[in-house]
Amino acid sequence: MDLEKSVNPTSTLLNQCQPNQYPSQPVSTQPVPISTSVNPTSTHLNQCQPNQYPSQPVSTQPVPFSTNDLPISTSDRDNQYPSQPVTNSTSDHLSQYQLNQLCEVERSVASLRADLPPAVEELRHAVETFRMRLETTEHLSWLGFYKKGIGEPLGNLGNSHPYWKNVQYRRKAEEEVTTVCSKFREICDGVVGLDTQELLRLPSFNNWAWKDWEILFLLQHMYNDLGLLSKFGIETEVFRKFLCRVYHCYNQVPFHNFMHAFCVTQMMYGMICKCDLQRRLGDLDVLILLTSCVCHDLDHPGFNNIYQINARTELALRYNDISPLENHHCSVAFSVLERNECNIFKNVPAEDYKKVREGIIRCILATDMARHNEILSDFREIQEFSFENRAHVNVLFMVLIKVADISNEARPLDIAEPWLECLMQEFFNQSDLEKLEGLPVSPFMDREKVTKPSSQCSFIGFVLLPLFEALGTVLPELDVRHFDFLF
Ligand SMILES: Nc1nc2c(ncn2[C@@H]2O[C@H](COP(=O)(O)O)[C@@H](O)[C@H]2O)c(=O)[nH]1
Ligand SMILES: [Zn+2]
Repeated sequence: MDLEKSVNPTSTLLNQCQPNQYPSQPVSTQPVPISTSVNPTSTHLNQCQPNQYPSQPVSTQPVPFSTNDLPISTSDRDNQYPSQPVTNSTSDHLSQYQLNQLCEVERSVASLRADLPPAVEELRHAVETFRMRLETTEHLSWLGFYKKGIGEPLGNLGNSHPYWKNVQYRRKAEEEVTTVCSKFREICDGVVGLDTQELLRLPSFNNWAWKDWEILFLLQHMYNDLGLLSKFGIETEVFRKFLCRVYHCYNQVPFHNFMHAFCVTQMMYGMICKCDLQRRLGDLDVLILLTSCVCHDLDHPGFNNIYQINARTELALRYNDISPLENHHCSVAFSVLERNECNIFKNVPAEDYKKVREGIIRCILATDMARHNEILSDFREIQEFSFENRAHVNVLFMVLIKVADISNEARPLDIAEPWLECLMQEFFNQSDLEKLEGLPVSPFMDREKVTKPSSQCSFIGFVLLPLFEALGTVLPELDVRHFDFLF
């Protein structure tokens, strides 16, 4: 991220933090760097499709495999974003007589509209604005109106509950998972190309250029590259089944999807490599960190904890309003690992497994942003950090996964910007539903109130930078002032 770009410390947008989301006070008094991508007049906040990636990935990267091992045809790539269907022009369908009539009607409508009383004009404008906001049927489907039968619901609450209690968020269709996993199977014995191996260690890695089965392959590479499969007796087949199951358990939501989990893991992998964490922490800790990232948002429904609690969802009831989502992600992770065929830890000695489980739970639970201040303060309170001190390392783990989790803005703009679109889309989906249900609406999610600049000024200034700076004191290799290595 270019952290030195346009700074506007007098911005009035900086104080929009919400309780439970971002800290209410700036943790740092430094000037607030803002990415130059922010454009107050931007009208494209809503363009991200709910279950797809942005439509213009910039694929400038080399292909991932050595040339002997190119399983993906160019046509596959080209077909990902089909172009618009070509329709015939209106005049092909209408006779000249019909066209004349249509023009006549248009003219009379235009003249009628010119005479509209102001109140009616105002009403018309309101209707038009509302129509625009409704966007697409795809979007409407988010509000719980889409057809049933796409995957299993989270829990069976019965018909007596209002419809929103039964909202089935978008689980992946079985066929899609099968297709992606079999394509992964076709390439998984290959080797990741050297250029890609290098890129994979950098925050400038462009996730948008890769398909899901390639992403699975890249995840496999990271574990292999760190020697985790051989060091912990993880059978290749078990590992692949684990990855496919994880893929299956991420939902088709705009932001908290499988690609997000990959990006978080990739950022963690980059930090592990850059800071030589494998030597400083050990293999087991690296296994914990990487696996926590892979699993940290499993089965995320696309509606945050505030929603879960206010809507009294099954998750909130199950976890007594205490980090319901993070508890759920963690629980799903260990349910996946409970399946013998997916249990990548089955050859890990019991004593180490205990550490793995504790470590993963600690890391995943730390991603609840409501705990941001608590974790940051704990980290700052450490006087002289020591890798020998387990209490210190435990806090470091939480900070590391948090940094990886919120690090989109530390990536180049063409990668970060689409992520912001996705996040905003998820926020808007939630606030729309909250309005429908008569629940409190978080202003930072409200399409009527939030803008990209307001959101990012607060987030980068109050949340991201203070966290990155704190981590930089213990791992100077990551200090933002030395970020030139990144790009
Ligand atoms: N306004 C922004 N909020 C962001 C951004 N990146 C992350 N976030 C918020 O943090 C949490 C991260 O936790 P997760 O485990 O849920 O992924 C996320 O939900 C957002 O609320 C950002 O760039 N801008
Ligand atoms: Zn996350």
